[in-house]
Amino acid sequence: MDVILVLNAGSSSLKFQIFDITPAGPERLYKGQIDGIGVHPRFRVADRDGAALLDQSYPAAEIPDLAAATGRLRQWLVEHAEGMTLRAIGHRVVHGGPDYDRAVRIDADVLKRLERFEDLAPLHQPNNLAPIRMVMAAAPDMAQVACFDTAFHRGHAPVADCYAIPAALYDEGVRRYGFHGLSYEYIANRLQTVAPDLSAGRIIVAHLGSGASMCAIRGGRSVESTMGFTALDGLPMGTRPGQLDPGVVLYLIDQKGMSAAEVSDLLYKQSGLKGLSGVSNDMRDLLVSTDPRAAFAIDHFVHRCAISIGGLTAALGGLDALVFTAGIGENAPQVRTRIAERIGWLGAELDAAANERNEMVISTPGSKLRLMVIPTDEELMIARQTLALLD
Ligand SMILES: Nc1ncnc2c1ncn2[C@@H]1O[C@H](COP(=O)(O)OP(=O)(O)O)[C@@H](O)[C@H]1O
Ligand SMILES: CC(=O)OP(=O)(O)O
Ligand SMILES: [Mg+2]
Repeated sequence: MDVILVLNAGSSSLKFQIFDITPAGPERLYKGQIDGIGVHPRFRVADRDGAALLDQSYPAAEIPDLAAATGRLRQWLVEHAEGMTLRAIGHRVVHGGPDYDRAVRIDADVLKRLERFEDLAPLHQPNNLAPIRMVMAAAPDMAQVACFDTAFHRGHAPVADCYAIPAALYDEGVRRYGFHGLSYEYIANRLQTVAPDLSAGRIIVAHLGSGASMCAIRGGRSVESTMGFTALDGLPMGTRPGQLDPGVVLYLIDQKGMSAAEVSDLLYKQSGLKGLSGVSNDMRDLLVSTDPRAAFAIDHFVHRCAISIGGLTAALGGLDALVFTAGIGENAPQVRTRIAERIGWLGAELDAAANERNEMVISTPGSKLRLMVIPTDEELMIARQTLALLD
């Protein structure tokens, strides 16, 4: 059987899927993830029907980082490769820079270009590129495709794409790229099937996971994102602060004498829910914690989400639907309730029972704003883009 392997390294998880290549497109055979990396790692794999093949938890020290997770996954793949002929590997690559507005077949030159963005996405890009390099060395003829978080946003208008800093910096690539684009493109496509009446509508998709952002979509295209040059901007995240006055960075350097590496560590690994709560970067831990700092971190997260929805609504000139997705968005009704309460002024009316059950539509029939939950599938998006580039 000819298959495509898809790898998606996020900031707290390594996800993968294996797809059968059929005339109708990629069809899922296996879906799995190692999540809670470094906190409470759990390795799960399900077959095409969703039946669990593996569900194992590990002590944090056993899978402390993405590299360790990649090693575990590799071992599982080697043990389960029988009967499958690997035709291609599709990789999530978080940063495509200004060059790529779509997926690309990887060769040595492409890899070199993508390495230039490692410093701009230190939680992701090195983990995205490491398996590419590994496969290139072991099987140089294997087709590998890079699918970008940034590509879906490349059509932003120049006014949305720039910072108000000297224009020469824009020309050298200092732009508001936006991320989570594979997720947003999947949701935009999915909406055509499950809510065709919204296809021309004004939609905010809230991708709330370990990394979190929101995207304003009009007519199926991204027009704004809360993320920018790097995946630090916008909403507070597991370990990243989200929007931050750059004066804070200057203060850390000038007044506290911190080096660039120390500031980077603070912004990428010690901030966000983790930094604010001192409890955990994982929303699940905060929701069950009795520590008031955990509750405060959630309050802040909800507050910033509400403000971003206001800003993106202005960018869209109104709002027809808000779609929740990713780890928190799909699984935390409490957080959705809190956000929905904050946007009552936009006409949002939550159906509490539907919300509790994680149903697809979680607003009341009379709600002016439609509230939805749609599980994302970045790996399917990657598989489609990969298949499209095979001979
Ligand atoms: N049942 C749940 N309730 C609340 N939060 C959850 C739940 N399941 C997952 N999450 C949150 O989702 C996050 C992971 O989201 P995910 O989209 O998989 O992240 P990433 O791809 O960035 O690694 C976890 O850190 C956790 O905070
Ligand atoms: C870009 C980003 O933050 O991705 P993730 O949410 O998977 O960490
Ligand atoms: Mg993710």
